[in-house]
Amino acid sequence: MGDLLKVAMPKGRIYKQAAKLLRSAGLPVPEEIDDSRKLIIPVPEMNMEFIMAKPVDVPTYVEYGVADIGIVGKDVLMEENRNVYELLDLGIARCRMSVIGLPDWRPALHPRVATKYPNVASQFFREKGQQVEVIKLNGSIELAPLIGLADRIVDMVETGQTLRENGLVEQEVLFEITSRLIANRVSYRMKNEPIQRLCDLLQDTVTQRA
Ligand SMILES: Nc1ncnc2c1ncn2[C@@H]1O[C@H](COP(=O)(O)OP(=O)(O)OP(=O)(O)O)[C@@H](O)[C@H]1O
Ligand SMILES: O=P(O)(O)OC[C@H]1O[C@H](OP(=O)(O)OP(=O)(O)O)[C@H](O)[C@@H]1O
Repeated sequence: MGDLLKVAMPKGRIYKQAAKLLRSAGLPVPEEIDDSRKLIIPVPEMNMEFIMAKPVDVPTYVEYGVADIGIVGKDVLMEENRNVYELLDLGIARCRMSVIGLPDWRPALHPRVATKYPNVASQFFREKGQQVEVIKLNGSIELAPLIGLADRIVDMVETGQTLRENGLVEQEVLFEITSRLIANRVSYRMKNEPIQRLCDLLQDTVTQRA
């Protein structure tokens, strides 16, 4: 038996798609994990241990080496800026990060932008040479322009339903987002064989799906 791989798995919307991808790559992810509240799940059939993490924390566990590899959205990777290897675009949990406002938006004298992604948003507007005050929120970001906290937001758009139901419009797409396979830098060297094997297997599956 080779090295055990500790895998930081994001709970929530990415998990379902990640489990499906691993299963279609032939890996026996047990069905009972899907509805479990257990946080550390041994998967001996795969010589892995899943660490069920809040998505935004996945790069932290991987940087510190308490997880060898992890699955995380590109949005979180860009915002958190952790020292990890990005190994593979998994092509799952596809959405985009956009600038959003009310349809009658006009440039404000002191523009304010609300977002879950203050680092990404600040860099974006800085590069455009636009001075904006960035306000960090943790959810229901679309509220901000509706109640006057900010005149625009930077947030995720998938189906567009949230925008439609709240009368908001997308002004500009910053990035297309998918989930990525990441690795701890030391683990990538010390456990290279199993990590590379998994990476190749997933790459084949992702290519076949495309
Ligand atoms: N419609 C979407 N809205 C937000 N994130 C999406 C969407 N579709 C895919 N994603 C991906 O899913 C990740 C967020 O997953 P999820 O909503 O489960 O976590 P979360 O935002 O931390 O939620 P919570 O705070 O409720 O735990 C994002 O990082 C992004 O990569
Ligand atoms: O284009 P759509 O398909 O409508 O998806 C986009 C919405 O989903 C996410 O919110 P989430 O469900 O994570 O809720 P929260 O961030 O407000 O907690 C995101 O912040 C948008 O509000």
